[in-house]
Amino acid sequence: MFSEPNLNALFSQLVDRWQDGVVLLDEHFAIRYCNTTFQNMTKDQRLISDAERPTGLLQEAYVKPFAEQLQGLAGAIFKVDDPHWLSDHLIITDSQEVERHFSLQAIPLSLTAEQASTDEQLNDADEKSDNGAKWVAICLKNISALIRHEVRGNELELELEQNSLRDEVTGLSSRAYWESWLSSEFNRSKRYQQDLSILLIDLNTRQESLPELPVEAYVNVLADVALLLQGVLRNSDQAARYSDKRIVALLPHTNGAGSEILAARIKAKIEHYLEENELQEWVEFRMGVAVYHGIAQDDEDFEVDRYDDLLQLAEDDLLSWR
Ligand SMILES: Nc1nc2c(ncn2[C@@H]2O[C@H](COP(=O)(O)OP(=O)(O)OP(=O)(O)O)[C@@H](O)[C@H]2O)c(=O)[nH]1
Repeated sequence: MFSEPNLNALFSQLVDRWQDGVVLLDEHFAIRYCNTTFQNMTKDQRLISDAERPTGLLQEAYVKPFAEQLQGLAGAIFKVDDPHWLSDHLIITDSQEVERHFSLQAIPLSLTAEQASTDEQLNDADEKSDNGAKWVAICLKNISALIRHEVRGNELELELEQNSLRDEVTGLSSRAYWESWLSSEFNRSKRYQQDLSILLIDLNTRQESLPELPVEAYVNVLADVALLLQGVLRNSDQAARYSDKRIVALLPHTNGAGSEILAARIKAKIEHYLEENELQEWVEFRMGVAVYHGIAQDDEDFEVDRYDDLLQLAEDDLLSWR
């Protein structure tokens, strides 16, 4: 069967971003794979281990609203001959009455006999008999942080802040959206004891420069640096507008040595850009790096318990930048 890292890599290619949860369904809506993200959506809401994930039919394994919405989405994909991916918004209320919001993306997968025979991930006779069959991969992203609750009159309205997903100036993700990635990457890093780095870029206008850099010019600097950064980063890295004058990048599976190499490359590019455009007098550039090992290896690691501790480390590191 598929292994989780392989499947997550596949889906991150397909939907171009890391996801919190993954379910793979065949055309009978039987679960062919799911990761453990949905343990509290199983019918008995018990904690499950990696060894005993939900299996069988979707409707039998999961609570009704969750199963129905996934089945509706997968069914829509199976119905058409040449399906593209589909997306949906799912709201689940758990046993503690807490509402959680997910963005769903369903992607058709068809495994050809050729692919399957060269694919080491498919290794048992049952899977081989399914060669050529259509399956659907459903990826879920927890977007609860992006949902704003608004009371209008007596009605409780939920508004998905579409615009808050992306920053208009840089075209990068917004900080709120990025933090939902960081949160899930941090948990993954903790669970599997994998390295995770953060790189913070600060582009401040120099106070002493006269006249000051016009706002429009500064906005262009931010946009140019964002573009430049995206040209350097791997697809699996995620960059975002962190604040007015800061851009941040999340580097999964990247250790201290790797993040230093990358930081040096980005530094050279930004400095070259500022020099080429004669901007050094107006723009002061600094960088901060923070690394999490998933398991405490040094004193600094003991300070990191939550993902915002890691952000704090990156901010502290900015101060020591020369
Ligand atoms: N996350 C991340 N790490 C990088 C990137 N570029 C370099 N690194 C780190 O720096 C190390 C050395 O990078 P390279 O000299 O490009 O060698 P590489 O191992 O072929 O790097 P990749 O092709 O990006 O895997 C990598 O193993 C990473 O740890 C990047 O864009 N993103």
